[in-house]
Amino acid sequence: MSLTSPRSIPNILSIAGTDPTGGAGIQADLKSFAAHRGYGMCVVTALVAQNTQGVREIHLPPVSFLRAQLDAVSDDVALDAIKIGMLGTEEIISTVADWLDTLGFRGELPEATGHDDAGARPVLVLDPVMVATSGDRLLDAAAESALIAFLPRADLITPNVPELALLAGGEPATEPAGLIAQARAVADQHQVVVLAKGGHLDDASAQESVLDTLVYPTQSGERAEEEQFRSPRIHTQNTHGTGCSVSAALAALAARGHSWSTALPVVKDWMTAALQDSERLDVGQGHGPIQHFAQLWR
Ligand SMILES: Nc1ncnc2c1ncn2[C@@H]1O[C@H](COP(=O)(O)OP(=O)(O)O)[C@@H](O)[C@H]1O
Ligand SMILES: Cc1ncc(COP(=O)(O)O)c(N)n1
Repeated sequence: MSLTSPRSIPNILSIAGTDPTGGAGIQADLKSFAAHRGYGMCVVTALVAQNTQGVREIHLPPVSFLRAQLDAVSDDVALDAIKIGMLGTEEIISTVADWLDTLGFRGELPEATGHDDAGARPVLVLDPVMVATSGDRLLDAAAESALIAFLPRADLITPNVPELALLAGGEPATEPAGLIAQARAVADQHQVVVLAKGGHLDDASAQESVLDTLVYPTQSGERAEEEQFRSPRIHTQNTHGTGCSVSAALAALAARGHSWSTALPVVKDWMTAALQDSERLDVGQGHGPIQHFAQLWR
């Protein structure tokens, strides 16, 4: 997958909720875009009163205002990539879906591995945010089926272990084989590339390393394709916003012409450094943020 005419600095939009402590959501996405040499923009879906310890309150601006923000960006700026995070409610999901359709996205895509047929429409990465690291819900239970119906619009989805279980309709996986089987089911059913993130796995194989697997949807007559990427597990509490940051980084690298397969090792090396260097930050008393600029400030 590549854009037809990549700008030297790509324009990348995050559509997500906020984290006033700067570690997750929109704030993490913007840092992640910058760390990967993209011009970051953002449209807020939800204002979240949260910190490194948990979520206190969520304020949802009217969806007419969400649409006004989306139109203000797309009426003026050519987008190379979009990263979607917290959507929150069914109403927000359908507002974003309607806006995407004006950009040339359709609910069903004939080709799922890279959309070479889709001309210059932006690459779309969806992080199906449902529950924060703290355990607080960020998506209404009633909106889960709307989120599942939204999946085929994305080029890549990046669920963690509990999110993938919900999308696949099963129990959370406890080892890689179970996780990959669920990702295969979701990829084939919705014809979307799935990055199955293994950060939450706790089996013997997950003690010293973290496994992330790219699972490509099976086209009729084609062999199933999966690619596994391991990186060292960093033993730290500072994992607030890792999922947001990884999906944003992948959107930025895709906008610069990377395939998922070439982007993911770059992103994992960057995440390893960002988790290691998080110890230099002194932000909050719970799950602290990662250090997005570890490599830049070295
Ligand atoms: N302790 C860790 N050490 C190294 N990489 C990690 C660690 N925790 C998470 N990651 C990486 O961060 C990303 C997000 O992981 P995960 O925890 O599975 O999702 P989420 O943050 O959405 O809950 C993945 O690419 C994963 O490999
Ligand atoms: C607004 C917002 N979006 C997403 C997350 C999930 O964060 P994590 O990457 O730690 O699961 C969050 N805590 N807040």
